Amino acid sequence: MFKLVSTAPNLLWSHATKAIIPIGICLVSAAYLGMTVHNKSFSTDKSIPIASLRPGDTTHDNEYDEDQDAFLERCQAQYGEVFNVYLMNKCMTVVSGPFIREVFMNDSFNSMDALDEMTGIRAFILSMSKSNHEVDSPEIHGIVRDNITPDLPKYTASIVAQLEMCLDKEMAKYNKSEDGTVLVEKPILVVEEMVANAMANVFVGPQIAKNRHVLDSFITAAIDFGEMLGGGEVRKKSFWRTFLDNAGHKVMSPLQRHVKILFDAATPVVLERCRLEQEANTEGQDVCGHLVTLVLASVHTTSDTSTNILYHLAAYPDCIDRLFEEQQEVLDTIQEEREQQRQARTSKGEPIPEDLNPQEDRALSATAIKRMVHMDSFVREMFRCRTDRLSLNHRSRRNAMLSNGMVISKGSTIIINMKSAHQSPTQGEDVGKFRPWRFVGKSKAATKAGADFLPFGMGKHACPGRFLAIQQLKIIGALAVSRYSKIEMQDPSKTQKIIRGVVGTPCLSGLIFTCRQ
Ligand code: HEM
Repeated sequence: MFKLVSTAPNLLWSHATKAIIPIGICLVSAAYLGMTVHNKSFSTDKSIPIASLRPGDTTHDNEYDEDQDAFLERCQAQYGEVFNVYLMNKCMTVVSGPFIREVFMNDSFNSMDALDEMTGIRAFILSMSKSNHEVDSPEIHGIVRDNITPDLPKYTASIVAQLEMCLDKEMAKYNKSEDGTVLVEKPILVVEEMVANAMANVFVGPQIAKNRHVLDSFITAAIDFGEMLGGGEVRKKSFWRTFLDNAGHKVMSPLQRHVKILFDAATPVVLERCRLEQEANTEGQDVCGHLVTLVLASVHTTSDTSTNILYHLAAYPDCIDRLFEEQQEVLDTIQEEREQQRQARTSKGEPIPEDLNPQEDRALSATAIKRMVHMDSFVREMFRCRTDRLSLNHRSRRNAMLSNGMVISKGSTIIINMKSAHQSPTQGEDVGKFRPWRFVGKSKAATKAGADFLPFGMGKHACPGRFLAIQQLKIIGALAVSRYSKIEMQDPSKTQKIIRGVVGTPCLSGLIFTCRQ
């Protein structure tokens, strides 16, 4: 069915919080009032403690935003692993440590329900598909799992070629100064172009990926989507705003424009491939709908994280040399191995097959990328340090009990304490610090999702695109260290803010690249 794929090689405050707190009850303290109103939506289990509010605060948002780590440390010390907070216009139960796994492994808790409640995302996704309106459709997950991930080694050469070609083309637009440095004020623009091209080649094949409208659609779909969902306010949208937006999305989805662009570009190709006009018209539209959903899940997340790799290379300059050395060592070894294979064939009088072409000896092959264990550790450590401290909300579809006996009642929301997962003592020493080689020599690949590594979720809904994403991140890192001997922040005062910023943080500094001689 998914022919196009299978044939192709932070945040503003919502003022609603204030609005829903009844005006005029000024005899009651704001803190007490806050908790009384919010309690209505907490899980009905009264044994779950509610985190206290600071004097003068009506929600936990201020305390959380000021210092996420300190807030969570205080709550965990006072209340243990499971406690209630009022954050982002929601009453939520924070689940930490050993109980995190129970949330991901229990079908009673659903992350899509929670995301939909906050953003109305489901109405968007359903509006893009003509035929399949199943709420829990596993179709898109299956498309990535069955059509992309198993064939990743086959796509690698074309992904590397696209990333390399776009990096050179985009960097050539900037002036090189006499000392060999290049200032790029918005590195995300370079990376977006690279990732969109690489993703388009995988998702729709080289023919359609050449279409500029399609590429622009890949880059802007996530921006359109974010803006429609309320821009930077997504996380803190009020109940009424979400309700009205959801109603609007059902009748009018701006993402239809992206479906149409893809449909127009893809139809001739689909027709040629299917030789059935009827099939192209019905299935083709749905394929494009699925594609836009995939684009939303993949391009911005991967571009943003890839850009952050460049920022991390600037923040930890010694890593560039080690990563470059590793790359040379890996390529030297592969070159030697291939030479030995050629000699063995020659000595037996056998022909040298095309895939042992000496010109490909130093290519960034899937094998070479897999062997770059320092790059893999660097990427995993960046994810470990960078995630929002509370994230991955789940909504409870029925009353569900955790192993400590606490009941998360139907309709209530859980939020995962990522700090407790990513900074637990099991992560090794200096858990609060970026230690790039933390995972070298351990069986902890960057693609390995689990209760100790949650940027891609875990369990049956864990991101199926993480294998493609990590491969692209490692290739972009490898290309950066092979082309540039130094990457510096244009504004070093922003370093900590940038590397700690979560996905979607605006660009706070340019980068200065020093080309290798
Ligand atoms: C750095 C890049 C990426 C990050 C950080 C990321 C993160 C995530 C997260 C946190 C989830 C939710 C998991 C859960 O609910 O437990 C998810 C789901 C998903 N992602 Fe990714 N993702 C990335 C790239 C991609 C790519 C490249 C693709 C496609 C090729 C993709 C496709 C999907 C799909 C289809 C789902 C829905 C899975 C389901 O509900 O069963 N993602 N991703």
